[in-house]
Amino acid sequence: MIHTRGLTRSFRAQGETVEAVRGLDLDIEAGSVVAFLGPNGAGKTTSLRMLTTLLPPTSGTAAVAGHDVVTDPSGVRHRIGCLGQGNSAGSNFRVGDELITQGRAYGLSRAKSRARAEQLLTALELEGLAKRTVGALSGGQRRRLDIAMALVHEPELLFLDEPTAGLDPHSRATVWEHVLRLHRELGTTIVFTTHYLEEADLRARRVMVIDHGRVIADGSPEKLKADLAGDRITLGTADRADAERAVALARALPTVHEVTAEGTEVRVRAPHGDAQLPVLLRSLEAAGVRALTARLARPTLDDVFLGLTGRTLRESADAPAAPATTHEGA
Ligand SMILES: Nc1ncnc2c1ncn2[C@@H]1O[C@H](COP(=O)(O)OP(=O)(O)OP(=O)(O)O)[C@@H](O)[C@H]1O
Repeated sequence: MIHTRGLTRSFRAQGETVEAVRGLDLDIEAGSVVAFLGPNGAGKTTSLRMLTTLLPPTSGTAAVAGHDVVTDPSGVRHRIGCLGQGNSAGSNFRVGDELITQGRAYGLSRAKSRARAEQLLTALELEGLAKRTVGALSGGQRRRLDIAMALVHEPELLFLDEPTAGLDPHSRATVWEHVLRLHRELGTTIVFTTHYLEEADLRARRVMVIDHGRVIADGSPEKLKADLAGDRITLGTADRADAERAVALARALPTVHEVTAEGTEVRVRAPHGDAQLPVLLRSLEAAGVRALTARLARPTLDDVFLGLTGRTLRESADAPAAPATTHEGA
């Protein structure tokens, strides 16, 4: 569905060249749900803008839904839907009229535009709001209208740039419910950008971690976490001496790594921590070192990012704080 080779984009800004995207090689299959995850300025939006023909590449090639973004941009545009950051319908128009106008812009007949508008209002649970002006919608309703607008021409591929930015947890969940239903029922391929870790983790089947214009990791959230981060084991010991002995014992085990102690607490990182924890506890017991507490935590995509870059996504650059409600909100 998407194939790029060496896709690059640079900008000239204040006498300097900013390499926003550096040699992107992508192969995304039809029916995927893919997240571009990275901190502010990583190059996510620039990548999406090239794939959606809004921005010409500096070099490289990109074929989207079978059409070249440079030589056949209109072929691409007719097959994709696109939700940009903050773009929206005009605020003085009525919701239903906006959708009908959008259908007409895509060349649908008046009758077909009307029917499609009704269908989308129902699908995105906006039916009671058809006569309301766009400016009177809540943030979540407006985002759903944006999605409906992007779907008027029944695209096979939907690009969403920060689809839930600025929404409250409930609205974020509702937006995702609708997007993923489309994916399930129509097989629409979804490509979205986010800097919400939980959103990428929960919603995408494939996450491409982008940093400084390059893809630095690519895989399912589970695989990225298992391969690049590992589980975290935290042991509480009675005193510092026990903690130091526990550190030495943990370091002697073949599959654990990143063993550190802070006061009486010992932290260990290990793939398959659920299997490693009993091994570690037995080794401590055999040496007469008592663990008072033991905690196992699954890694997050932030641990993946930290492992790859030495920075956390949460702290990185000026990335906004992750929402307080994690799972419901993502
Ligand atoms: N029109 C432009 N002119 C100059 N520099 C630009 C332009 N657009 C983007 N950039 C720069 O390119 C880099 C990548 O920006 P981009 O918007 O793609 O990042 P992003 O990962 O989408 O970030 P965010 O999460 O903040 O949207 C940044 O350094 C940005 O300042």
